[in-house]
Amino acid sequence: MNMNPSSLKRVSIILNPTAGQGRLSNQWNDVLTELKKGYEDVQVYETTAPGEGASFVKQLHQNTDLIIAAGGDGTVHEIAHAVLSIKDNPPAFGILPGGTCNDFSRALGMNQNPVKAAAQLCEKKFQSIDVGEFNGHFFTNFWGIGLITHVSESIDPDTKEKFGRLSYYLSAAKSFQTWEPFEISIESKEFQFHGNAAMFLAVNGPFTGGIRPFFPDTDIQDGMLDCLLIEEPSISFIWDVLQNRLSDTSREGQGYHYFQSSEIHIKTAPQQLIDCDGEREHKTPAVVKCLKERLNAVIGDVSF
Ligand SMILES: Nc1ncnc2c1ncn2[C@@H]1O[C@H](COP(=O)(O)OP(=O)(O)OP(=O)(O)O)[C@@H](O)[C@H]1O
Repeated sequence: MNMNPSSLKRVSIILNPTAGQGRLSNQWNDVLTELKKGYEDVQVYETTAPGEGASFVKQLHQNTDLIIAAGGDGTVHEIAHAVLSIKDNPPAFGILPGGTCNDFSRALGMNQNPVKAAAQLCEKKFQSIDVGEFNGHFFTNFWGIGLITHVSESIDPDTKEKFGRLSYYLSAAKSFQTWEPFEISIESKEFQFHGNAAMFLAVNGPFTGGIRPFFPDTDIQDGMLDCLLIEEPSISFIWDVLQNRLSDTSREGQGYHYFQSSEIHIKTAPQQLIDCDGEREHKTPAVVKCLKERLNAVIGDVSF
């Protein structure tokens, strides 16, 4: 989408002050000073509870040109979902990273230093990017069932506070020892499968838990989700991941399958809890789709 950057004057920042143990608060004055160099009118709305960010978007979207989600991946999911739900003339979307992993801000090339990210937002580089959708709900970064939900559910808040991103890997190691298979049916133009699995992931952005090796080749403008089905988590799978092998050249390995698709129909037995950008509210079955270039976002220029 082409947007005239000079027409962008009114900015609304929706700030989750609790994200990343208040990481953004320490540098907030500098962040605002930086943003005011690029935008005439900068308003800040602080949330006091989950869900309030989405309410702010509903109230203010007609009077703002750009909505910035300031916080971690949960905040980004909530605000992006609310912006994507606006049918007529939605404002543009941007991110000030303030959480632990900030996966989608990395996908957009945003600097992880919030003051430098504010400077990037002032450069007003826009791109229409893909988002995911399932059963009428939007997601920006990933959709998953199986092992991934156990990993995020069993992260201990104290460990997360002390070790940050490392807590995801500690939890993953624990979940790898206790996983349970479920029956899955996958139907798509590119790939079909019926059998037992440990995990299914469909991603838009390349980062999961702050690291890239699962999906090194994803593109947030190709109209495709990158999908990984793990039948059984094996040492050889982990080895392939660590060596960045899940790329164009190696799409099948021992116990896993990798494919790209724009629409995937998924049924499971028993029903599985869905983890979508870290939110866990819905269950299978689901039709997961990629909506090509659906969100007008400010992007940065950092390659991770
Ligand atoms: N003022 C608030 N108090 C408590 N929770 C809030 C508040 N504002 C927003 N939330 C909710 O907090 C949840 C977590 O936010 P977020 O993911 O941004 O932070 P985080 O968990 O610290 O970061 P990360 O996910 O990167 O570790 C979101 O689902 C959001 O809706």
